[in-house]
Amino acid sequence: MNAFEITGGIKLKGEITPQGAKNEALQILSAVLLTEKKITISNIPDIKDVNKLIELLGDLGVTIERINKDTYTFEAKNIDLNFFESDAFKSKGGGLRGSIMIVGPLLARFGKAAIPKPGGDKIGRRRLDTHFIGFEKLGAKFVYDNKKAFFNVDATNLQGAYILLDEASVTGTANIVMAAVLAKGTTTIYNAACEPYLQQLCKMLNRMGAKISGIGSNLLTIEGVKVLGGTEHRMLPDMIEIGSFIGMAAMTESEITIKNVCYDELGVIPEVFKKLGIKLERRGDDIYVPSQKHYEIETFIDGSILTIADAPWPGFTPDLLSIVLVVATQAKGNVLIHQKMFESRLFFVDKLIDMGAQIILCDPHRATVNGIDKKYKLRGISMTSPDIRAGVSLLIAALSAEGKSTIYNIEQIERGYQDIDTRLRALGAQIKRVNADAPSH
Ligand SMILES: CC(=O)N[C@H]1[C@@H](OP(=O)(O)OP(=O)(O)OC[C@H]2O[C@@H](n3ccc(=O)[nH]c3=O)[C@H](O)[C@@H]2O)O[C@H](CO)[C@@H](O)[C@@H]1O
Ligand SMILES: C=C(OP(=O)(O)O)C(=O)O
Repeated sequence: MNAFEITGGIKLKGEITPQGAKNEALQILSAVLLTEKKITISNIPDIKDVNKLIELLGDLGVTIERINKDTYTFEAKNIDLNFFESDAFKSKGGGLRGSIMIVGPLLARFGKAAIPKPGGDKIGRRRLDTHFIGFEKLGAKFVYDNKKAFFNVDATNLQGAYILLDEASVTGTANIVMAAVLAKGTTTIYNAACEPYLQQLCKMLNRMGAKISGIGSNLLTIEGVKVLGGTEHRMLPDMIEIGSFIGMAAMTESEITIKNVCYDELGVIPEVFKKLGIKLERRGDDIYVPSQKHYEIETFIDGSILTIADAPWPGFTPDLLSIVLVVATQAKGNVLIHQKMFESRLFFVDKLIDMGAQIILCDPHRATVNGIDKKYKLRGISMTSPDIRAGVSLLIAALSAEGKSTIYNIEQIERGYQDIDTRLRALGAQIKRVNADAPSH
């Protein structure tokens, strides 16, 4: 297993370009199964989760060609549905969260699909009801084999329907949209998630010949079509990486320009960092973060303590709350971090407390951060990365801390951040990859 050794307290400087969006990539790659025609996808991030899904598509029979570092073509002409029965499918399909999104397209095109219970971060309960209730509404039948932790779904003829989602699930909406585009008649999805990932997916499907309206809203109308064709698609820059870099710049007092961010697609993300007092400027399509020693958290208008909470889009994404939390530890002022969606995503604060941060974990969903205004630096420690975003938050804490830190289990970080050590070294960070397992206690 690999670990990062970081010598902290060094100011970084320079330009960094965000990778393509991980969560968009997982949707877009699944959508190649909807057509036998060629699809060209660019700005694909070279990260573990995405590479696992590409490998899974190859195992299913998709012809894949790598054109250059971030561009591939896919042709799903000869799909091998027997692969569902193999042990390889059981282990690979369960290896990431995003694999669940092959179900909708396979169901739409071949009338059947299967998937082992998908993986992803252990950040609380991650139910899939929205996905399967949606498929049922379209006329599919599903069986969950509890012993094998395996879902089987069948439908000879999907029929458009009105579907009111029980929650605005991101991957659930994507899955149902991909099933509905080839269903007979009209499907209406209300309480749909509308993250940029989904907007991108729907735009790509329309370019393939689908008829989806309401893109960007929580009411999608889909007129089923008989067949979809090929297209080209380019992934947006990863908004979670962009937010992570803003936080990193503030914590390490660094002057950083984040290049080509597609600013108009970032929603409230820049505003939330500004509420922490962080200065940042839009320069063309870049974000410039000046070196800043102090930043002060705003209060609400009535003077009460600011709350930063997650919500489905256009609310603030839960995937950036851990970053906001770590950045607040060095701000002036207090903030309540309220992670409404996931109940186990804030437990990593015990590591920040070990580093000297002042945080009270009120309950599994809420943490109060007492920002110390850089009165002292966090101190480097050894720690294990529990999930992808906590992992990057700990990395940011380590870069700002005094002394040496070791982060174990960096596979978690590398699920979603491409060549992160190399890219940070280019900004001047002292970060080394070593072969080491977390010590057992
Ligand atoms: C591969 C992928 O794309 N993963 C993302 C996707 O996961 P994923 O699609 O798995 O997440 P969901 O949107 O289904 O739900 C996330 C969690 O929030 C809860 N929930 C959801 C909607 C809602 O209105 N109320 C509510 O409480 C769900 O019960 C669940 O616990 O979306 C999450 C929420 O943005 C992100 O954290 C993940 O990075
Ligand atoms: C939770 C995340 O990913 P996944 O849904 O793949 O576990 C994330 O990207 O922050």
